[in-house]
Amino acid sequence: MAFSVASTFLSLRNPHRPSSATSSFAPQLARKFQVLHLPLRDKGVSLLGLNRKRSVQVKASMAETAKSDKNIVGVFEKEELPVALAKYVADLSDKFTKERGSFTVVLSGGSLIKCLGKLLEPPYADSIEWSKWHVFWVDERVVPKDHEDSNYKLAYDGFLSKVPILPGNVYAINDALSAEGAADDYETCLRHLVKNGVLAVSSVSGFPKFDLMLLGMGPDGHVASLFPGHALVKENQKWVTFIKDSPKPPPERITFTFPVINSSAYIAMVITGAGKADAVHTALGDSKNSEKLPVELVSPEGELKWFLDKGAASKL
Ligand SMILES: O=C(O)[C@H](O)[C@@H](O)[C@H](O)[C@H](O)COP(=O)(O)O
Repeated sequence: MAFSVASTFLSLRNPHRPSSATSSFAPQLARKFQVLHLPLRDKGVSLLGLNRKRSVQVKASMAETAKSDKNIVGVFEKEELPVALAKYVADLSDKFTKERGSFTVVLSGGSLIKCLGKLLEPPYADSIEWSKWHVFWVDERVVPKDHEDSNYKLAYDGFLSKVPILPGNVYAINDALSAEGAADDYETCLRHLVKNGVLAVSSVSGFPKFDLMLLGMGPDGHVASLFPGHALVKENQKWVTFIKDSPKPPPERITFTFPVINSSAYIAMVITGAGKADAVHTALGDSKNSEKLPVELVSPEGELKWFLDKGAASKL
């Protein structure tokens, strides 16, 4: 295989006790939207003490868009979001390792990695079946893996090096290749994993179906390396593509395409900071914009949940 597998062995860090997992959300937001609790047991939703009648309506069809289902798990204090996210990820890890014997998880860059920090602590550090995890990136900067801009390095230093995920199950890009070559190579890797049965395929779209994608969003509404107004947003054939003129540096990146993103079984949009408030408002508010932001095109076959902090939700 040409694709590159991160060759590191991973050990458990000395964990601290988790803080209590109470989520808080702005009351006005609670009234306006369905603020949802973790929905893994029945794939419907349970509501955090709000309007129960409306909660039935929120048992939304799997294909509903973010705008119409507004599946906001909570609007959290900064330190509380990682607690809720850890539970969400751990429950899904449990579900998929039991059901399929593996758990395919897609990471992005940015602050997401820090938000995963609670998974490094009890009870998760010891209870998660890390050896069943297969880790991918929704996008990656085309830089060496030890470069400060590398999403792999960010995840490795902050998360992957601290849990016993098998090195062969960590799918970094081949950083010896050009952007185009690395994208082709990554797609080849995914096709190989589909053949092996590690990676599922959507019976609806024919594209690979990851168990969980953990997505961040930029202040401009970009997700992965799919930027507003860029032609790549419309790519509908390739699984993985490349960009050489990213408006956010570094310019060369590879990225999953929307058909892959939207074939996911579960997507968690993890968005923090007041700088995202406008884009969050566009995506989840009542305004109607003519050209959709990339974040508004996230509409998975499966379940989409929003984890927001107070800053990100401040314009809702
Ligand atoms: O490759 C990138 O440029 C980043 O990975 C980017 O896509 C990031 O995921 C979002 O900008 C959210 O980042 P923050 O959560 O740090 O704001």
